[in-house]
Amino acid sequence: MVSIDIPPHPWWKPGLDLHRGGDSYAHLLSATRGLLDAVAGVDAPEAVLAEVAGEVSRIAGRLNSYTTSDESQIAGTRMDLPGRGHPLVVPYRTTSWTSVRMTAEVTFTRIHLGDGGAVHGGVTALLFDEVLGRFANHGRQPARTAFLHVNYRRLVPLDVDLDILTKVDRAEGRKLYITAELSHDGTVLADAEGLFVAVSAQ
Ligand SMILES: CCCCCCCC/C=C\CCCCCCCC(=O)SCCNC(=O)CCNC(=O)[C@H](O)C(C)(C)COP(=O)(O)OP(=O)(O)OC[C@H]1O[C@@H](n2cnc3c(N)ncnc32)[C@H](O)[C@@H]1OP(=O)(O)O
Repeated sequence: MVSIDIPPHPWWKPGLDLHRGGDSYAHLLSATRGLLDAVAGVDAPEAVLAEVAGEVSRIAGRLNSYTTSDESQIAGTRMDLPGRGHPLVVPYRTTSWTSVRMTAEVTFTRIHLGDGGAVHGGVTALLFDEVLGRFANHGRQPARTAFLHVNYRRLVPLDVDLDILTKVDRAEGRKLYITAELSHDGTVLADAEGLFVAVSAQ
């Protein structure tokens, strides 16, 4: 992954170590995403499913004994990893960042499949809220999504590298309007406009 100097998020604790968990957390995240893809695509005998369910429950129980506060969790703060290192966030990879323009790449996988071989529309909206929301916050005052308008222009494929372009459109007082496009080989598959309203720091 390209190393990019991303400005801090306003809700991070000062001095937060953004590499907590090191390579081991990166491997755990990658293995977890692999597990989700495997579950999403599985059709196995019940005995196999029962055995695997037991193993997964045992592993979850082991991690649960280390559950921490949301301010101290690793997930969401590993900017060096796809999707900020959060297992639920679509694993986009930031490729460039200025205060008004951000580019990223994303490859959807089996867990993101809706039907008809295409990505679920809610997952596309999740991706847009994430990239717009992140861009609305890092290096700025904290802000929340007031609205998110998504245009679904083409089916979004799995297992293909796609491009994301995010831009600040305009600022009006506390309101920041941000747009984004998801494209493949120059063809726009979906685009979005979001309004983000700055809020007081908590
Ligand atoms: C160690 C840490 C570990 C944690 C990991 C952290 C890692 C961090 C890294 C990266 C983070 C990136 C993550 C992405 C996050 C994505 C962002 C989200 O999903 S946020 C959640 C979804 N959104 C909500 O839940 C908002 C709920 N709504 C509200 O809170 C309020 O409604 C809010 C703040 C949006 C506005 O409320 P008001 O009271 O502050 O302001 P009012 O006066 O209502 O509006 C201000 C202006 O905005 C307009 N406005 C508000 N809502 C509007 C709307 N829906 N449509 C049009 N205009 C609207 C109004 O008309 C007004 O405009 P006029 O100033 O008069 O010109």
